[in-house]
This record gives sequence, C-alpha cells and structure tokens, in this order.
Amino acid sequence: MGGFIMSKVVMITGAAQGIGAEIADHLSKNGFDVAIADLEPQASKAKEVIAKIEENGQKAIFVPVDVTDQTDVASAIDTVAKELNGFDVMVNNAGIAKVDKFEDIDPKDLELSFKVNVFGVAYGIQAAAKKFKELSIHGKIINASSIAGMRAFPVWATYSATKAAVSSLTQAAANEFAPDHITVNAYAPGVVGTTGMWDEIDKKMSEINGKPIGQNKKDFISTIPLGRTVKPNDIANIVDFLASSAADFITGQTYAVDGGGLL
Ligand SMILES: NC(=O)C1=CN([C@@H]2O[C@H](COP(=O)(O)OP(=O)(O)OC[C@H]3O[C@@H](n4cnc5c(N)ncnc54)[C@H](O)[C@@H]3O)[C@@H](O)[C@H]2O)C=CC1
Ligand SMILES: CC(=O)C(C)=O
Repeated sequence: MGGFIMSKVVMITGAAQGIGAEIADHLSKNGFDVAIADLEPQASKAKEVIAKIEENGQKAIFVPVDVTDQTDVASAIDTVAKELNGFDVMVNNAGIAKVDKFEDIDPKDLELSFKVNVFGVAYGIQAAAKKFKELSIHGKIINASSIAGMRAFPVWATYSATKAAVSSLTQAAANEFAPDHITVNAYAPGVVGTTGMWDEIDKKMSEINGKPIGQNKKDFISTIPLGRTVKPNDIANIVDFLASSAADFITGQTYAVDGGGLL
C-alpha cells in the first residue's frame, strides 16, 4: 500500500503573474498546496495560475490581499492556514518598481514603493513568524530583494533603497527567529525581462534618457556575462531550494541570481 504524504502549504504574495506565478508552479510540482495572494483585481489572472497548480495535483486558493495593510496580511495568513490546513513557507514576492531621476523623485512614489516593497515584506515576515510559532512549525520565509539592492543604479534610487532594506529585514528577522528554527532568506534577481515590470521600467527610462523603447533593457542585458536575461524559472529554482529541507541550515542570506550581472 502506498504511503500518504502530507502536502506542505505555501503562501506567495504577488503570485497572480510574473516571478510569483512561476514560483507557485514550481512549488506545486514539489508537493506544496499554494495560496496565491495578490490584489483583488488580479483574481482572474490568479485563476489561471490556480488551474496549472491543480493540473500538478495540488490544491490552490486565491487570497485577496494588499501587502501594505498589516491587518490584511495577518488575516490572509489565518485564512490560508485554515483553508489549506497548515502553513510552512511564506514567500514575500510582491513588489513594484518606480524609476526617476533623483531630483524628480515624487514623494507619493517614494511612499508607495516603501509601503509595498518594505512594509509589505515586514508585515509578511511578522505575520508568518507568528503563525509558525502558533502552529509550532519550523517555517521558512523567503523575500524578494533585487541586485538593485546590492548595487544602486542611477535613476533607480527609490527602488534600490527598498530592495537594500529587504536584505536588511531578512538578516534582522533571521537573527531574531533563529531560536524558533524559522529561517529567513531572500532572492535577488537580475533583469527578468519577461514580466510586466521591465516594460514599465524601460518605458520610464526611455522618457528620462531619450533612448528608444527597448534600448535600456538591451543595454542592461549586454552587461550580463552569461548573455541573457534571468528567466522566472531561474528564480523559482532557488526558491525551490530555499523552501526545501536542503536549506534548513541557511538563514539571513540574500542570493543574487543574475547571470553574473554584478561581477
Ligand atoms: N522583473 C525583474 O526584472 C525583477 C523583479 N524583482 C522583484 O521580484 C518580485 C516580482 O517581480 P515581477 O514578477 O517581475 O513583477 P510583476 O509586476 O510582474 O508582478 C508583481 C505582482 O505583485 C503584485 N502586487 C503589487 N502591489 C501589491 C500589493 N500592494 N499587494 C499585493 N500584491 C501586490 C502585483 O499585482 C503583481 O501580481 C518583485 O518584488 C520585484 O521587485 C527583482 C529583480 C528583478
Ligand atoms: C527590476 C530589477 O530589480 C532589476 C534588477 O532588473
């Protein structure tokens, strides 16, 4: 008689599209039931991700959440733990990228960027750690940083600062939650050219420096030693690892996945 293997449960923010959706697909292939946590208007995109996860033989739900709202994030995690009957891994992936010349940085963009990229990650870490403790789970928390948080590029000050803050939150939380065997790590992608994010970045950079649409992206790609953009699959691979027991003794780290772009 075949043994019954319990599925693990992951919640991934910003998973209705892009890198988050790819992470959801990978983790479901590794036996995770998945909560796709994203803004309410992303519900129909989330349905497509859920359909793929179900094809992989796992359960999936959509949890509407705005990561800038601390209460919303905590109640989303409560819902996930109840509906999927457990909670093992939190991926704080949601993020936005605002690009501007330093002198032109708009306070509203600065505020929203910090609210989504930094407050959102802090709230996700807090609520996940509380739930892991409540359930006595040695959980794993995985956050989205960026190579922009390791080296600040011109006209990316706001975004770079938020992503540097993610690495710092990752280290601090790793230290604080180590006694509970909760690990906290981060991934730092280079240019992932196929998600919506780079279309906006390229358009805004072209308004700033007058290069034709597509040129700024090409210029970035030309600096990557391994000769191509990062694929969402490359990021999902490291998240697979960080979410697995193979990474039990790793905490507080931020991993660049950038084809050598920062070399
Ligand atoms: N695309 C790239 O080149 C890189 C992306 N990253 C980071 O990876 C993460 C994912 O990026 P992509 O998939 O490319 O972006 P994307 O723009 O394709 O997807 C971001 C997702 O986050 C969601 N989101 C935005 N604000 C939210 C909020 N307040 N609450 C809940 N969800 C919210 C969006 O609805 C969307 O589904 C982000 O944190 C990004 O900063 C890091 C380095 C490179
Ligand atoms: C959007 C982003 O973080 C990079 C490095 O391309």
